[in-house]
Amino acid sequence: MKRLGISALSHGMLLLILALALSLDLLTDFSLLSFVLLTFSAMATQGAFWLLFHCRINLRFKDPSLTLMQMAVAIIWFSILISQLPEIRGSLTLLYIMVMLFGIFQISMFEFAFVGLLSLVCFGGVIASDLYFHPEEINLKLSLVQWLILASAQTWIALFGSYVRRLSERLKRQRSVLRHSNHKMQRANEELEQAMEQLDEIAGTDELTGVLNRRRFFEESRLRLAGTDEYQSSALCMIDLDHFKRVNDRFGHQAGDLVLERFCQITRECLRGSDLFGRYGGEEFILLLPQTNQESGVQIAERIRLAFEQYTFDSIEPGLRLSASIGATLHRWGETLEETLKRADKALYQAKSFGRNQTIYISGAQSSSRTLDNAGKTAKD
Ligand SMILES: Nc1nc2c(ncn2[C@@H]2O[C@H](COP(=O)(O)OP(=O)(O)OP(=O)(O)O)[C@@H](O)[C@H]2O)c(=O)[nH]1
Repeated sequence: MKRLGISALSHGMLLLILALALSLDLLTDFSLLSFVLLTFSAMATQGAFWLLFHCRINLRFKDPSLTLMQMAVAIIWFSILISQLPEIRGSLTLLYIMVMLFGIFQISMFEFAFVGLLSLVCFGGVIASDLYFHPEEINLKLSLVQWLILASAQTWIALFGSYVRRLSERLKRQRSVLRHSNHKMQRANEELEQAMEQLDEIAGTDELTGVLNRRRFFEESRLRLAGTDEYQSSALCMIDLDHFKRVNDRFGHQAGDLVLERFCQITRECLRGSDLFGRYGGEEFILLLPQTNQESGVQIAERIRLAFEQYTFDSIEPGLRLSASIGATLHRWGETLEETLKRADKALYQAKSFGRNQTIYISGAQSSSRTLDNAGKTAKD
C-alpha cells in the first residue's frame, strides 16, 4: 500500500506539473485532450492497483507489493506521456530512471533487466512512432544518443539495484540469525533459571522428609523475623520425638525413617502456608509460627502433638503409637533467633524431663515455664 501511495503520488505530481505548464502555455504541442486522457488513464491504473490491494488479490502473487507490475505499467504510461511531449523529451527520460529506483530493495537482477529492457523498447517505440508520423521534425541522431544514454543509465541502475537488494537480503538474513540466537539464548537462560531454582530448592530441603533443612530454616526465619515489628509476635517451637532410638533399635533404621516422614506429613497438615517447618537434626524439628501469640502458638503445638500421638504405625507394628515433646516460646522483638531458640530448647528439655509427650511453654518476658499438657501420657513404647 505504501508503494502504491508513492506511485500514485508520483503520477499526481507529474500531472500537476503538466497542468501548470499547460496553463502557462509552456507546452505548445500538448493538447488539453491528451492531458485529460492521460489523467484518466493514470487514475484507472492506480485505481486498478488499489482494488487489487483492497480485495487482497495481491496476496496471491509471489511479491504482494506488485512492484514489478506497477513499474511495467508506469513505464508504458510515461512512454505515452513522453510521446506527447517531444519538446522536453530529453528531460522526461528521467522518468524511466525514477521508475527503476522504485524497484530498489524489492526486485531481482532479472526483473531489473526486464524493466530496463521494457523502458528501452518503449522509448525506442516513441522514437519509431516519431519517425513514422513526423519524420521531418525528428532529430534521429539526437534521439539515438538519448536512447543510448538511457540504456547505459538503466544498465547501471539494474546492477546497482541488484547489489542493494543482495545487501538488504544479507542484512535480513543476519537479523533473522541474530533473532534466532537471541531466542535460543533466552530459552537457555530460562532453563538455567529454572535449574537454579530447582537446585536452590534441593539445597534447602531435607532429603528424607522434604521439609526445610536447618540452614534454610534459619535463613528464612531470619528474613521473616526481620519483617516484623514489636507489635507482631511469632512463636518458635522445638519438637523432639520421644524414645526414637528405641524405634530404630527394635524395628530398624528404615522403620525410623518412616516415622520421621510420617511425623512431617502430620505436622504439615496442622500448619498454615506461612509457617516455617524444618528439621533441626536427627529426630528434632523446629517450627516458626509468624504472627502468632502465646495462646495460638501453644494450641498449634498441641494440635501437632495430639495428631502424632493418635497416629498408629500399623505398618511397623499393629497398634504402635509414638509421641513427641515440644518446647515453645515467643520471639521477643529485637532479640536474635539464637536467643529465642535457646529458650525453646530449654522448654523442650523441661518437657522431656517432666515425662515427655507434652508441650512446655516458656514466656519470653518472665522466663517462667508452664506445663501445658498431662505429663502422665507417654509413648506406648
Ligand atoms: N531412622 C533414623 N534415625 C535417625 C535419623 N537421625 C537420627 N536418628 C536416630 O535418632 C536417635 C535419637 O536418639 P536419642 O537422641 O537418644 O533420642 P531418643 O531416643 O528419641 O530419646 P529422647 O529424645 O530422650 O526421647 C538416634 O538413634 C539416631 O541414630 C534418621 O534420619 N533416621
